[in-house]
Amino acid sequence: MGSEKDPRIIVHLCFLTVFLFSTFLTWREALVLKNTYEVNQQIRLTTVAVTLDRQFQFSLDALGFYRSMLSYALTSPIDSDNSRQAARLFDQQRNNPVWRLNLNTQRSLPLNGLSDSWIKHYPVLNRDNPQRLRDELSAALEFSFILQFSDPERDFQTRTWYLSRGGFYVSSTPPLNDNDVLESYRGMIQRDYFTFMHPDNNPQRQHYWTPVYNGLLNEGATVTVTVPVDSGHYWYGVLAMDFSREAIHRQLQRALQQKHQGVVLLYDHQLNVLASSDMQLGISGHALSASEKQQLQAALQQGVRGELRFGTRFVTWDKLRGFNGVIVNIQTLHEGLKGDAGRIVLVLILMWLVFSLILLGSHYAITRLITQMMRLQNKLEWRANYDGLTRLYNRAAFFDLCEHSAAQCQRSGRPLALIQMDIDFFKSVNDNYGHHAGDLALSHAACIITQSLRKMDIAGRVGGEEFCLLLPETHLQDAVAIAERLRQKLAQKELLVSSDKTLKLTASFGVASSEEQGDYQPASLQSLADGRLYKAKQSGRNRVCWQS
Ligand SMILES: Nc1nc2c(ncn2[C@@H]2O[C@H](COP(=O)(O)OP(=O)(O)OP(=O)(O)O)[C@@H](O)[C@H]2O)c(=O)[nH]1
Repeated sequence: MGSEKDPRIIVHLCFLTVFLFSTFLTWREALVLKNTYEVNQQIRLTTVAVTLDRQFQFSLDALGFYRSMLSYALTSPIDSDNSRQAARLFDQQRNNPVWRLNLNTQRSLPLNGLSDSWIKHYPVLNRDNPQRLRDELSAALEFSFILQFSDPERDFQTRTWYLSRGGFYVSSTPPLNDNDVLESYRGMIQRDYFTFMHPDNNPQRQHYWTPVYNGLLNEGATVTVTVPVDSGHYWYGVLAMDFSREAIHRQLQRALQQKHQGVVLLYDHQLNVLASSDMQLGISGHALSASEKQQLQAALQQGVRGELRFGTRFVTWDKLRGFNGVIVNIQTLHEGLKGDAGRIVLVLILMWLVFSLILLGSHYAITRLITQMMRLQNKLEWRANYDGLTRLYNRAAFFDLCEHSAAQCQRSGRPLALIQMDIDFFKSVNDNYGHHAGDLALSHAACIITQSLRKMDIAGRVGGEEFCLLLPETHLQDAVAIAERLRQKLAQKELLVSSDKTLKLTASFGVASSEEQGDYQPASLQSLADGRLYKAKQSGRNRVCWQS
């Protein structure tokens, strides 16, 4: 009859705790793996970046060497037969629209130039100082002598060239014809890699990397690095190196010897693709969208390497030092999961799923078992307290509850009444209509009692055909009136005991109250009421008796 806590709540809590704990552990483990994966990705990319960087650095070192060599030759010109011959040849040809200067005595590359009248159209070009021009021609020929040793098969750079403001240039890949000379020179002096080298634009005399552009004479995607050549505070021209996309791509593939996941791309500083491990994807530009590039650009301002997340794609990036660009690795979730860390995460999630399913199954089985046990317990409890036939309290439960209620009335000084009721000639009901009819009669009487009760009243079956009602806060006369109403209700109603038989029941009542003797004991009141019931029986039954 007590209201204990549902034991299933504890079970739910225990299972929830285990589930949350296992989820937390799995999540922690996955987090550690994720961090390991990210660090590994970064390390791998840095390795590629360092390899590629080294190649660019070799070229930049060579460029630095050529620049020093040219500056030195310009500062300390050699007055040799060769230089005199070069000056003579130049003077002979300088008015030709296109000229080429090549000394037979020297295994050098040709100087390719344009006429005096042509260069007059470009204020940045200058042939005004004859001595300076002679010294520069001599230095350029010396440079060309060294330049002829460059090997396009072996070198990373595809071409090295010197572009003079004196209206000529020399290149490791000499022009094929006069038109080439004109087109190349005119194109080169208009490019930013040349104009930026003007002391006004580049007072620090730094080197400059172009973004990817389409090389002159349909040479395809190229990047160029240039340095100014100065001597005696005079800007002579620029020294440059071209790198073709194919050459950079080859180097990237070499650097990627290690098995890599995802796409690795080399971007210039404007985030144009220079090379890609997947040329199809990389060059078509689908690797990163415009907004993703914006995010990458913002990240590049913050540091030299890092990582980004674009939806389900994980991106690591590393700025190159020898080249003004960034190397990027883009990995999809699918590719990530195919890696070592990804596979472990999958196994981990699978284990967590299996564990959770087992947990769910166990939870279901245990709660089911507890529910069944609770049902059984409730049944037993009910049986221990109630009468199965009338569904009223049995004798023991009735008196237990009465004790409690009587004590309350006594404490509050309110009256307590008790009605003892016994069905008249019940034996004859059994005898005449059978036990089943007797049972029906008992249920019928119990039903009438239940309908007449207030919430605080207690009714019980205390004997075979005997009922007892405890009425708290009720005066004797009120209890008598209640008993009278019960008597009349029972006597009026006909009970159908079989398809063709009905019977009318009557009952006798004995009523007692605490007001009479100031005794609140339910047993005493019942004994008093029982005596009055006996009196009612004696005096003809079907009546209520409240006096001894
Ligand atoms: N059908 C049925 N009969 C019961 C049950 N419990 C007790 N009885 C019967 O009730 C009858 C009680 O009879 P008695 O005590 O002689 O009294 P009575 O016939 O009602 O006569 P008065 O009380 O003097 O009016 C007995 O025959 C019991 O067998 C029950 O649960 N079901």
